[in-house]
Amino acid sequence: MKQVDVVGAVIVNENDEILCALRSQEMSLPGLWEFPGGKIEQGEEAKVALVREIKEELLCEIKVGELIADVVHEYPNIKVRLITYFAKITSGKPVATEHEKLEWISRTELATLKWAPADIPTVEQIQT
Ligand SMILES: Nc1nc2c([nH]c(=O)n2[C@H]2C[C@H](O)[C@@H](COP(=O)(O)OP(=O)(O)OP(=O)(O)O)O2)c(=O)[nH]1
Repeated sequence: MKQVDVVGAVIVNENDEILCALRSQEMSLPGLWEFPGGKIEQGEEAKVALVREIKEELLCEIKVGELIADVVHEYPNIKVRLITYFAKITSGKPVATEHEKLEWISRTELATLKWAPADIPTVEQIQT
């Protein structure tokens, strides 16, 4: 099965809320929540890919922090390796250029969202 390497950002704000992104009807896994990010290019370092993806997708700059999870999830048609990191916004305000919407959610409420299956281990790591 085809495998893609994907990197996602758990962006935390000054109120300890986390930026969650809803996949749109035009994307795969429509209507599921995820951490913003995207595919790592050939030979690209994961953290570098994350900064690039967030700039493209949310039009803002982040500083990448600690690793949270590195898991492989097998969807029916694709295998996704999802690597997640904590991050903070260093400039700009996130704009949903591809997602249906973006929401800042408290750690305790994270589990109430319907997550992409690959994201569950990350959600479990960070919820309080
Ligand atoms: N960005 C991101 N992608 C995720 C997460 N969880 C998860 O299963 N994915 C999957 C969805 C996609 O198959 C792939 C990410 O690719 P992408 O962000 O470049 O998405 P895309 O919409 O261009 O991908 P696709 O529709 O062509 O599949 O990983 C997550 O938390 N963040």
